[in-house]
Amino acid sequence: MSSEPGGADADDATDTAVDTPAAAAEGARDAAEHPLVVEGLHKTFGGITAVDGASFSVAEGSLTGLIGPNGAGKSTTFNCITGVHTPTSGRIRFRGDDITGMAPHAIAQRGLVRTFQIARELPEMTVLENMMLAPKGQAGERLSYAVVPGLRDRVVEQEEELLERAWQQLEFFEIDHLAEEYAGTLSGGQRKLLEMARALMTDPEVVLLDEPLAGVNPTLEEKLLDRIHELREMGNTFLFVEHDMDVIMNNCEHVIVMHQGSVLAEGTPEQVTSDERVVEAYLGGDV
Ligand SMILES: Nc1ncnc2c1ncn2[C@@H]1O[C@H](COP(=O)(O)OP(=O)(O)OP(=O)(O)O)[C@@H](O)[C@H]1O
Repeated sequence: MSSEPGGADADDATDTAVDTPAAAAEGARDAAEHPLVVEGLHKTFGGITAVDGASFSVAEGSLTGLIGPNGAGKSTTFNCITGVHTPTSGRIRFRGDDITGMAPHAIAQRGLVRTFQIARELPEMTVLENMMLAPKGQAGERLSYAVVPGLRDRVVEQEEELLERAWQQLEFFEIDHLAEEYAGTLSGGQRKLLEMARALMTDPEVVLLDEPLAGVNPTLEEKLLDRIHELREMGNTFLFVEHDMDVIMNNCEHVIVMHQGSVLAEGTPEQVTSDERVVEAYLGGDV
């Protein structure tokens, strides 16, 4: 699927309008309980409507599944949330702030990230180098050593902190022994672990996972799911697209079902899989 080259600048996003102190208090409570809220999201590509009024929210500390038949609009929704696409209309709120149309890096800096597949050129770099590429906004990227006293020390300090964090993440995902290997030589499952480890370099609050288990063998799948549950216990929130219904049933407490660009049903895994509309949407398939 092709992507637009990034959303609008952060400054272009509209501020959340709050009419009364009571509304502000309500909004703050909602934002605390549901860090991510999608309201009436639409996205069209020429004559094609990919997302058609999708609305849902993701509860704090949850592992929420986003499912739906092929072409339901899941990836486009992810791309709108993370700023890869600018929505045609609708609102996306993160922690109560309107982030609609913000650039991907601005959204990531706020603590909302998605895992990215290792791009074509990155297999030529080592696992550790891939990890070090992830964080943005370091001192050395914006300023010159010559004009700012002490900047070199600050940059060195930041690099050391990043390196330490990179090793911590590699150890957490049990791929530290692969640090010096080229990313291109990793197995599909190891690559998925690296993608997760890399996404977590920026210490995000909410992580969007797009089929994190695709092509992963059962042993690594278990390891990856264990890590996701551990991170969740430490306070992270996850929204994940997954085609494997067993994974959804066994791991998510809340499931959102998309169909033809909007939300068809949501609830516990048991509720959605026994919903006739959901079964019909999958054409009587194996939900
Ligand atoms: N860049 C694009 N240009 C044109 N049409 C697009 C684009 N991206 C998505 N679409 C169309 O929008 C619809 C929704 O696609 P999307 O990839 O979001 O669905 P999905 O639920 O993620 O599907 P899958 O499970 O197969 O990955 C599809 O009809 C798709 O062909």
